[in-house]
Amino acid sequence: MRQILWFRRDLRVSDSALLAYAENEVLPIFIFDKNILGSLPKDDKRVSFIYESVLNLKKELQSLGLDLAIFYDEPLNVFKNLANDFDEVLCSVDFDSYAIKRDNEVEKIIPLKRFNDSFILNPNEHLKSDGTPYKVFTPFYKSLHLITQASNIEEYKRNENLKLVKFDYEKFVSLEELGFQKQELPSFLYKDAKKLLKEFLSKIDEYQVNRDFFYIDATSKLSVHLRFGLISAKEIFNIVKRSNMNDYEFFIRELFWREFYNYILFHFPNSQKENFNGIEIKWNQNKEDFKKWCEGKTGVPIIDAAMIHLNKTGRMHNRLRMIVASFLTKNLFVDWKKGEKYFALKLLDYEASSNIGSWQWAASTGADAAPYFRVFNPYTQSSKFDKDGLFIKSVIKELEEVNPKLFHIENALSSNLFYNYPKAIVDISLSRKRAIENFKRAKDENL
Ligand SMILES: Cc1cc2nc3c(=O)[nH]c(=O)nc-3n(C[C@H](O)[C@H](O)[C@H](O)COP(=O)(O)OP(=O)(O)OC[C@H]3O[C@@H](n4cnc5c(N)ncnc54)[C@H](O)[C@@H]3O)c2cc1C
Repeated sequence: MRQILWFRRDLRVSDSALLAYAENEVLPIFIFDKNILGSLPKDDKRVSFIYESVLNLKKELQSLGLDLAIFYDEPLNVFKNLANDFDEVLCSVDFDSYAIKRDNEVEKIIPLKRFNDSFILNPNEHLKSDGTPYKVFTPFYKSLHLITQASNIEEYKRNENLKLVKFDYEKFVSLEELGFQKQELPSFLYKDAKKLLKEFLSKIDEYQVNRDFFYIDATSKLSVHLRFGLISAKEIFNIVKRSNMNDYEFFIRELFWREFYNYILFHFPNSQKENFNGIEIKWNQNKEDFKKWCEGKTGVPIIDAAMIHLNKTGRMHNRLRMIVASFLTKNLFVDWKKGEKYFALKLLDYEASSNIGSWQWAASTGADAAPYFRVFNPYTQSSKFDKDGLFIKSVIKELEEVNPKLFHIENALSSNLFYNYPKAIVDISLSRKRAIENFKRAKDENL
């Protein structure tokens, strides 16, 4: 049996389905997919991160007596060339719409075995007693208590008897040859995922209390590592459970929000393009409003700081994501799909299922979404979670000397002659009212 082990978003050797199910002679490969890379800007930070991670994976495989062949091509071309010499391809299942289409086409060339390796749950399972999928998080989570309350979830064990197929493993493609410039990444991304988790464990007891304060480093920062499979969700679960910390329940629950959104997208693939709850909304089509939101020029300090920070670093704290998403969909009344697309372009941890699910949540159109009358007031949010303006000042240097109280009062900065800050592009109270009326009408029409 000669198998190709196609690493994609599972760039690790521990808890690896591919290394567990491989049987005998193997060719481990990674493909820099021309179809995906072609549409990304040259300075995409994620490509720098993936590139480094692939080189690390190669080293890890070499230390096990294996190796990694790296291709820069369209997957179909790669498999057309390899198909005659191999029996099958093993890979981890990917629920992205592009990935589903790509894998179906590859399957016409060579048998493809997919394993559930990127998520804890197989979304095909865990249905309600009537056989339909859950749509609300809490009952879904409760139904999983045998898993969530377990002290360990079994990990994949590596087959240690694999033989490496002879191949040109030395062929090297540089980041520049892929068409990208090396980007500086946030320092935590250079850390090993397990080290990052170890650091987080020392503060997991305060996670529930501190996780909303975006100037505190209180969360795990594991989403990017999880996205590209440098650590599996199962491994995180097991390490957390093995730790001697008391207060991990809330964190485990968050890990299962990732599972929930993957489950929702799997069962309701149309939610990628349509409002999950079926309501029809006549969104504001004003391009200028959306542009100002993207650029961080709305005149609302917390929104501007969050968006400028995203544009510069590819990162945004969860609470800030909720605030800017509420502002875009409720106050500016712009379609969540535009925000979702923009985040997809910018976020280092972009994950289609979590991003789509969370945007639909914020826009009150999704599964288990925020009620439509819940509209975050960005000024209240910044006074609550960034009282001293530490985050805002760290991003917008021109505001360093400003009395932080001014950040939390509508238009206080623009009406102050000392500061050259734009007036807010929207009135918070009026826009809130408009959103609630429009959502109510859309809901009534859908009844
Ligand atoms: C509008 C919006 C868009 C989002 N887009 C993404 C996205 O593209 N990719 C992404 O991974 N997360 C997304 N999230 C969820 C969340 O913001 C990030 O997972 C979190 O900020 C990552 O930081 P962390 O790893 O320190 O999280 P922690 O707080 O340490 O949580 C641990 C892990 O649990 C998972 N998790 C936590 N909260 C959520 C959540 N609300 N939904 C789904 N999973 C969660 C993540 O995998 C995270 O790494 C989005 C949230 C919002 C409101």
